[in-house]
Amino acid sequence: MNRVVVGLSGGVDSSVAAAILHHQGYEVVGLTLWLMKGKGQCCSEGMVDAAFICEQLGIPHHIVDSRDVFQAHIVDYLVAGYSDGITPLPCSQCNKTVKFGPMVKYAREQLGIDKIATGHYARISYNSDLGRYQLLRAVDQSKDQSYFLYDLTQDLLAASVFTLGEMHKTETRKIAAEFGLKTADKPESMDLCLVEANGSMREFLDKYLAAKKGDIVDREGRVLGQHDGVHHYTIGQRRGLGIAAAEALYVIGIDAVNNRVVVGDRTHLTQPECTVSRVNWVSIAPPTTPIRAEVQIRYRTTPAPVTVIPLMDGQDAHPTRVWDGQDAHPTRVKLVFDEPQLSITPGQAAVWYDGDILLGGGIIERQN
Ligand SMILES: Nc1ncnc2c1ncn2[C@@H]1O[C@H](COP(=O)(O)OP(=O)(O)OP(=O)(O)O)[C@@H](O)[C@H]1O
Repeated sequence: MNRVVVGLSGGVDSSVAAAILHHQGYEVVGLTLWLMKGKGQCCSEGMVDAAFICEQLGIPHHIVDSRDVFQAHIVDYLVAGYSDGITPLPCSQCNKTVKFGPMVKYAREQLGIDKIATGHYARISYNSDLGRYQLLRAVDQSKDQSYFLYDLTQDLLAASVFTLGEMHKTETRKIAAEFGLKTADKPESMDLCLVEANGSMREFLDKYLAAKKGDIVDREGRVLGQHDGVHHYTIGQRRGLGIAAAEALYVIGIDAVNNRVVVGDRTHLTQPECTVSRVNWVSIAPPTTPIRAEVQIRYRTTPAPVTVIPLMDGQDAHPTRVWDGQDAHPTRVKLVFDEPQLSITPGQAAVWYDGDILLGGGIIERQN
């Protein structure tokens, strides 16, 4: 019988993935990574729901205490990033380093199973002409999570199954109800897990970073107000600046070295180019010449036409935080947008596609 490990968060999607595979005759083992304390998925509450699903399906349930890994690779990374004045996106790092990597390792080494399944909305297909696993958007475009999966390696994609990639969320809920799963009506997670567990990103960061007053300045360096720590700001932010001005002001830059937040009007928020580092080429081999694509510089944006220009190592050098030291020579690209893009935010992911095919992605290093 085919065996598969299903990553169970305690939510409806992974419950349904497990139920479908079980129903199809797979020998399913549930695996939950315990990532943090607090309420919500990946916390004790999620583990209990995951255990309940395994009990319902009559399958074994393994729990792996991964709180140290999560702390080191996600919490510390986020805190360091915010204190450096960037706005890190933890989810793609979490998928690769905390979830898929360790789950595949556990499945192979502890259980002798070579496939893992998750409840992600995305698709994987093998392209024999290219000799590569390709990552595609989900059929349900409104739930598509491929953006957060751009950093998965070929080895991880080869080992992974996205059971829900061809389904719409409405079908998932229907199947959950038909199977009578406890999680059938569980609400969607609306925010970052850390935000859900801590109330807000501000509350989370305030546990780690002390207030540090500094100046809010305009592009010419004129002091317009005061801030209480650069980690409370992100590019494009308009609220909470506490500055009375005739025109609306937005955060257009964060200068952590000098403890300054730079503000400007909306016209200063758009940029024609940016540099991206720690690039992972997914569905095609790394190109050596520019390619055309459509890019998302954040999760929920309309893909924008772009030219992706590969940068050789050392070219256009600029210091950047390489968060886990795994990439000795991070690959970098320059993105030249057909139309200038709004609020390009260092630390967030830029992910580029050809239609439904995710070509590659990386971390925005800086606006050019
Ligand atoms: N702590 C965890 N342990 C094991 N697998 C997990 C864990 N968290 C998430 N996953 C897997 O990753 C998938 C996507 O997780 P995500 O956090 O995006 O939640 P989601 O899309 O709301 O899914 P779900 O409804 O299953 O919680 C889950 O469906 C699950 O298979």
